[in-house]
Amino acid sequence: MILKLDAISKSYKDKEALRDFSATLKEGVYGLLGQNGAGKTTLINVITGILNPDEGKVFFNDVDVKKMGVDFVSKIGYLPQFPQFYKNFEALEFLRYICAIKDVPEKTGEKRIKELLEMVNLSDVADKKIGTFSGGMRQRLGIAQAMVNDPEILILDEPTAGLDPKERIRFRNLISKFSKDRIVLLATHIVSDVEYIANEVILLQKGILIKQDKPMSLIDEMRGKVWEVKVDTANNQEFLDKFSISNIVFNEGHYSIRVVSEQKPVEGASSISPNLEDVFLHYCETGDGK
Ligand SMILES: Nc1ncnc2c1ncn2[C@@H]1O[C@H](COP(=O)(O)OP(=O)(O)OP(=O)(O)O)[C@@H](O)[C@H]1O
Repeated sequence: MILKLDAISKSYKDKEALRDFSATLKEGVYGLLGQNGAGKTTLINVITGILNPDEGKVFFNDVDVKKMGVDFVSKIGYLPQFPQFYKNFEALEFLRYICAIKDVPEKTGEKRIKELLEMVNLSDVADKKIGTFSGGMRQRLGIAQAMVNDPEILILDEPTAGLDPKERIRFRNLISKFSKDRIVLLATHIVSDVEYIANEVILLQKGILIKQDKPMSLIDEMRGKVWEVKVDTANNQEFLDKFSISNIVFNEGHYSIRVVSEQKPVEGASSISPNLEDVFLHYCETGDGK
């Protein structure tokens, strides 16, 4: 299974959201990482056919998806960034409705709905109206509806918005299991969402593909570029402004500042092991797309 994004460009009037974006996705989990405005949602909208690109094409197994039409759409499961629900629907009713829209046979659908409600921990509230759900519960229902047709390609835009830490772990496990023999694309600006589950990370900055690689390879490239600096006060604005800071921790009377820098930032800084957060900061920190 191959999803090929070939030289995609898209602008909104004079705002360029994607420029000559190319990537090839095979079975596995892909983390699409970029800051707010980097172009993640635009890319997803192009893949799902919601938006037409100005340039470029999307191919599934070497066939132009525009030529596949509904055949391609039926292979996709999609959670938008801001999913809308009918508040008067009960969760179960809503999932049945999505099954009907997606042409899932009734028997298959009922089985799938039951499994998914279990997986997203909503079985107990299946007969409750969505209007009474918390943000996290709605998000989990959104994840379930995206998977109801057992899609070959699952695309989730900011999937963990509103989920508590326990639910995030549950979500990761669900995706890890689901991704076998499927393409899963997770768009987020939260690095920890994809750190442990992505086979590959796609870094997007201002509509341009910066990197596509395995998380470990990206982390390895950062060796020697991440430093720990201990200072008595973190109010050293000049220092904070001058360097890319990935974390500040107060510990035993001093601040430990995690700095991403090609060179040793100050005398006394010690080199430490990089992580994916550092990678993101290094490549994407100025990527607000504005
Ligand atoms: N309908 C639109 N009209 C004009 N500009 C738009 C439109 N949609 C998006 N943009 C702009 O295009 C750029 C990319 O936006 P996009 O929503 O794809 O980014 P994103 O990475 O998904 O951001 P976020 O994480 O905030 O959702 C941004 O600068 C955004 O302001």
